[in-house]
Amino acid sequence: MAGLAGRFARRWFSGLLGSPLQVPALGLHVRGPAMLASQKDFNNAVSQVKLLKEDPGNEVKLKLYALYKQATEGPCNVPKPGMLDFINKTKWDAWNALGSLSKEAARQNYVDLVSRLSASSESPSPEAPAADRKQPESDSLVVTSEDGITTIRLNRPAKKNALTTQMYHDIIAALQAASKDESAITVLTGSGDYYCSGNDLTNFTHLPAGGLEEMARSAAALLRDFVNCFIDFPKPLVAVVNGPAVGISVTILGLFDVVYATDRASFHTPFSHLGQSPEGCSSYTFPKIMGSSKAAEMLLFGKKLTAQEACAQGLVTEVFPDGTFQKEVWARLKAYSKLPPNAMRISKQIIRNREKEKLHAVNAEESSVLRERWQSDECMNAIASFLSRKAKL
Ligand SMILES: CCCCC/C=C/C(=O)SCCNC(=O)CCNC(=O)[C@H](O)C(C)(C)COP(=O)(O)OP(=O)(O)OC[C@H]1O[C@@H](n2cnc3c(N)ncnc32)[C@H](O)[C@@H]1OP(=O)(O)O
Repeated sequence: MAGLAGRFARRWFSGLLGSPLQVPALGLHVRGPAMLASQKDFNNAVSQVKLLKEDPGNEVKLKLYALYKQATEGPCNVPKPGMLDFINKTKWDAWNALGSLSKEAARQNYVDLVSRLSASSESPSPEAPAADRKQPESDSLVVTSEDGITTIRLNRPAKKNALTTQMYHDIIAALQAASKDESAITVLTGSGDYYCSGNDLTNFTHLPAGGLEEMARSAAALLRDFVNCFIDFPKPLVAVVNGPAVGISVTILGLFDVVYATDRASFHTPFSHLGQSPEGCSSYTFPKIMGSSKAAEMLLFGKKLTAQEACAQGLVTEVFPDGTFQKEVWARLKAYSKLPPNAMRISKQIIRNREKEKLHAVNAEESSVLRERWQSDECMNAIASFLSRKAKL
């Protein structure tokens, strides 16, 4: 019976990667923000699925099927198959679960999912031990693994740990490696007196040959990839906020499982001051965490929160006196890292999985809006002011 069921399931799920996903050109009408995946990106992703070296598993194939249907036909509006039609009912359920997700967001999510699958099927070893870990390209990021904890440390204290383009790439690589290594917990922290002063504003001064438009396009793509890694990170992710935090280092905290902060920390998202708009899924996570009016005060008016305020509003898990911060936090993390790792992973999945599709859609939209913002006069003027030392937060 099990053999029959297995064959049945295999036949059906191989069908998922069959005809509907292999339609090469669908002649869809492309609408929505320019940043979302184009029809061409989508068609490429559809072709790429066929080239995957590893079977992604039935759950993922079902997700691909649902996103494909949503992207090409829109929300599910066909009658629900009968109870005994197991195969079509499961497919229908997966499609229907996407609700009113737009065709454009579904197309983007499909492209993102295929790109993650392609990347992971190309990675050399599923369980890369710490010693084999590819070290970051620059000293601005230090990655270590000890006592069941992988620590990713921002290490540019003279620049308040501002994030360069290379650091975004290195953090993505470090998270990908940490998701497969033997550690139970992953930590992000900073060196020196700051946790992180956000995006390095000089990133905007390195204009590529394609000019401002190309710079904004590639920054938006990098931002989306960066935030996707946090959305998908499978193990407990802890922020050890050792000092003030600004911009993107604050917004992504909504994607962490636990946030410990020194009482010297502050949390500042000055997007309007910079002519920019929220990222890191904060337009969704912050209102959920702290309520819409507190979130608006931070994200629209740039209100800076103290560590105690951030804790009262649910963004921070616990605040520690600066004098004992490191000792207390690391002792606690070492104890947590001894807990059964699979149980922690599975519990995280239960807590986070039902939100993932939504978070990917929010990330795509925020990146798309920022792509436009970065080309605006408001943003250019704010950055020019900072660089000419006229403005500081
Ligand atoms: C591709 C993905 C994009 C994602 C989108 C992300 C958006 C964001 O993160 S928005 C937030 C951007 N961050 C800022 O606007 C902060 C700018 N920095 C400041 O306002 C201040 O530096 C400070 C309040 C963070 C610290 O002030 P202070 O304690 O007085 O220290 P200094 O200003 O003297 O800083 C020392 C040194 O570091 C440089 N620096 C600090 N932060 C940044 C930064 N974000 N970008 C570039 N450079 C930064 C600062 O210029 C000083 O450099 P030197 O003068 O060469 O010593």
